[in-house]
Amino acid sequence: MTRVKLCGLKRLCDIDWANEFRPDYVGFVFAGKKRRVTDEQAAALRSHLLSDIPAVGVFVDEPQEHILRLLEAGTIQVVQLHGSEEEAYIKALRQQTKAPLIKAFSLESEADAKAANASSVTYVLVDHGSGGSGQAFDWDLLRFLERPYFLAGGLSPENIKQALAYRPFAVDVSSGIETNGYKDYDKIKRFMACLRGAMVEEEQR
Ligand SMILES: O=C(O)c1ccccc1NCC(=O)[C@H](O)[C@H](O)COP(=O)(O)O
Repeated sequence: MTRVKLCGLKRLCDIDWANEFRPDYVGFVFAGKKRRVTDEQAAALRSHLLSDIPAVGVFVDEPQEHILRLLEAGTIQVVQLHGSEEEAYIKALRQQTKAPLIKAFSLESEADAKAANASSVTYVLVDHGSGGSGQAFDWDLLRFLERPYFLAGGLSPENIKQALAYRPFAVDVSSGIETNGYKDYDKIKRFMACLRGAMVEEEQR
């Protein structure tokens, strides 16, 4: 069964909606401007979130001490590296935590897929160039991936069925469930309904 991550949650009502629709992961973004949360905001969101939904911290070239502090505090349970973190960075982080590590790769060529295949992280996430842009990439490149992956970038109720046909480990959505920069209850509801409907169809194939 394909997992789902709702990313970029930043208000308590976003967490209420996550608790209602029960995704497999939620994402708190500690980067950029649009969706960035402070450590204090993220801690408050985590304490409002159902205990069995892991919170993924999304970081861009972040000092590791900060990531480790958030893990130790229980604010996040999974780490998503969305910058230009190299293998040495990943290995150093791995030595300090057993938390699952996700590394985002911008998939623009077969060479990018090869780099993703070689990464030592727990999961790779494949996305359009910059995170949270709402843009999809050429999914034909997914055929070069040889490991479970999170599929991100421009997912929406309209294309989620087509996305599932590629059998990703998980799908990751942010922009497609927003209106004017904020998460939208009706869009989350529709996305989850389309996803779960398409999953049933996919399993029956
Ligand atoms: O969401 C951000 O603002 C962000 C900033 C910097 C790095 C990553 C960021 N987001 C990552 C995600 O939200 C997801 O992993 C994914 O890229 C969702 O993309 P989309 O559905 O296209 O918004």
